[in-house]
Amino acid sequence: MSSDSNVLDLSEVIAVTPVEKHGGQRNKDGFSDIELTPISCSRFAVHYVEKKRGRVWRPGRVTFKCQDPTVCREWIDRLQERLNQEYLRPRRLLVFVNPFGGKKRGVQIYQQKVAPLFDLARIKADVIVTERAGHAQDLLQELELNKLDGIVCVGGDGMFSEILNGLIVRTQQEAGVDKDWLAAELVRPHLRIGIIPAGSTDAVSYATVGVNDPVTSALHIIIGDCQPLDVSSVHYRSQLLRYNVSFLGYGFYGDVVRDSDLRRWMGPTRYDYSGFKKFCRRKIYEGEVAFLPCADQGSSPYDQIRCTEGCLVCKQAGEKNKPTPFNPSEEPRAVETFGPGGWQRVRGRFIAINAATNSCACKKTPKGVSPAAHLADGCTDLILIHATPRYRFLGHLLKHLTDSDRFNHSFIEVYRVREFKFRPVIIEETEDEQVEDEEAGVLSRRNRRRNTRRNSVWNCDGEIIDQPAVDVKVHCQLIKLFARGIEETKQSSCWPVGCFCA
Ligand SMILES: Nc1ncnc2c1ncn2[C@@H]1O[C@H](COP(=O)(O)OP(=O)(O)OP(=O)(O)O)[C@@H](O)[C@H]1O
Ligand SMILES: CCCCCCCCCCCCC/C=C/[C@@H](O)[C@H](CO)NC(=O)CCCCC
Ligand SMILES: [Ca+2]
Repeated sequence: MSSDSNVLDLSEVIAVTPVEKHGGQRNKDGFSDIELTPISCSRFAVHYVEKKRGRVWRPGRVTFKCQDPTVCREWIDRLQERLNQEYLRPRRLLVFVNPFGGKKRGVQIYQQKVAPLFDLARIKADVIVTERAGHAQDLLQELELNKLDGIVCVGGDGMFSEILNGLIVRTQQEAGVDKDWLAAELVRPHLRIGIIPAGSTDAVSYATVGVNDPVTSALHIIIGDCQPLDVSSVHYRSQLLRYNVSFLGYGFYGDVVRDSDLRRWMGPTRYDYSGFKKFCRRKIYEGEVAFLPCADQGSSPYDQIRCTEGCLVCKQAGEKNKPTPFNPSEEPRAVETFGPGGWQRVRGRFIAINAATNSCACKKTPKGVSPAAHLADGCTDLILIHATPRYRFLGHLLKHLTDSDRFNHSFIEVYRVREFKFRPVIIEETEDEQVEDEEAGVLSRRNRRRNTRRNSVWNCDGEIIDQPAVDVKVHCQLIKLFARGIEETKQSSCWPVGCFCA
C-alpha cells in the first residue's frame, strides 16, 4: 500500500489474523483502525507489504473492526481463502543458514527478522544451520525435496552459490542429463530459491531485489515473487567446474578473491584490503578469448535502459528459449565456426577478463559491473580490460562508484555473448632457465616465483576456480528466485509490470 492510498493489493498481503485486544482509533503501534460498522465487538488485522524508500519493504498492519463476530470470522476466512489461491506463495521451505558468512550474523538475522514473518504467514520452515563449507550442497544431493516449495539461503553469494550448484546438479542427475557435457540442454529445477542477505557483498540479492535487506527479501519470499535468472556453466575440458549466476572474473578480480580468501577473518573489509593490494601489483595476463555474440538480442551492454521488474528484453528471451524435452541420444553439436555471425576471438595482454551475467550491482558498485546487463536474457556481458597504465585502470575502477560510463576507455572492449572460452598463454620454463636455476640460488627462486604466478584464477561468484582455461555457456532462465527484479522508483521511467513465471 502506498502512503497516499487506502487500496491494498491482495497479492501484497502477508497475512490476515484475528485481533484479541481492543484499542482506540489509532493504537499505540501507530497502526490505524478502520471501522466497518459503528459498534465494534471483534477485530481482525490485515498485514501487508509497505514500500519504503530505496526499494526497502516493511510489514504494515491495518486493523478492521466488526460489529458481529460472525461477520469478522467470515472476513478472515474469505480473505485467507483468497490468499491461499495465490498459488505461487510458498507453504513449506527448507532454510540453510551460514553462521559464518559476512559479519557472522546469519543465525541472529534469521531468528530475529525472518522467522517471525514466516510464522505470521503460516510458512513451515525446516531450518538447517550449516556446520562446514559444502554442507548445504551435500545435503541437497540426499534430502527429500518433493514436499518443498522452495529453498532459502541465509548468507552471502558464496552460500547462495552452494545452494544453486546443489540444486542444479541434483536436478540434472534426476533427469539423466550429463552435467559434464557443455552442450547439454539443462533441465530447470522446479524449486525457487530465496536469498536472505547475510554476506559480505550480497551481489545476487542487490541485483535481483535492489537492496540487501533481510526483511525485504523475506517479504518477497512470503508473497511468492518469481524472477527467472540466467545461469552460466563453467567447464574445464569435459568437466563441470561450477554454475555461476552473476560475476566471473579472471586476472584482477581473480587475484583479489584468492588473496581475500586467506583473510576471511577480516570479514567484509578483506575485499578492500586485497583490492588495494592487487591494484598496486597490476598484473598482466596473456591469453585468448573466443566468444559467441548474442547477435539477435536487440540489446547491448552500452544501452541506457536498465533491466527492471517485468523487463521486456528478458520476457522475449524467455519466450524464445522455451525448454525442449531432454533427449539423451542427441549428438553433440558441430564444432563452432568463426566469422560473421559466428565465433570471434581476441588475443591480448589483459588486466582483467570479466563476465557479468547480470548487473552485479552491490554496495561497492551501486549500478553494477555492467549496468545494462539483464537478469534473464540468456546472455552475459564479457568485459575485456587490456593492459594499461595503473592510473588509467584506476580511472575505470572509480567509475564503478558513480553512474558514469565505465566502458568508455580505449583499453576496454565489451561484448554481449552466449558462450565464451579463455585459453591462457602458458610460457613453459626452458631447459636453459632450469640450468640457470640450478646454478644461481637467488635467481632460481625468483624464476620459480614468477612462473608459479603466471596464471590467475577465476573469481566465480566470490569462489575460486583454479583452472584458467575455461568454457563458459549461459543457460537462459535456468533457475527462479523469490524476487521480482529491480522495482521502478518514482523518479525513473515507467516499464510494464508483471511476473512471467512459467
Ligand atoms: N558452517 C560453515 N562453516 C564454514 N564455512 C561455511 C559454513 N557454511 C557455509 N560456509 C561457506 O562460507 C563461504 C562464505 O559464505 P557467504 O557467502 O555466506 O559469506 P561471505 O563470503 O562473507 O559473503 P559474500 O559471498 O557475499 O561475499 C561459502 O563459500 C560457504 O561455502
Ligand atoms: C579505489 C577505488 C576503487 C573502487 C573499486 C570499485 C570496483 C568494484 C567492483 C566490484 C565488483 C563486484 C562484483 C561482485 C562479485 C561477487 O560475486 C563476489 C562475491 O560476493 N564479490 C567479490 O568478489 C568482491 C570483489 C571486490 C573487488 C574489489
Ligand atoms: Ca543475463
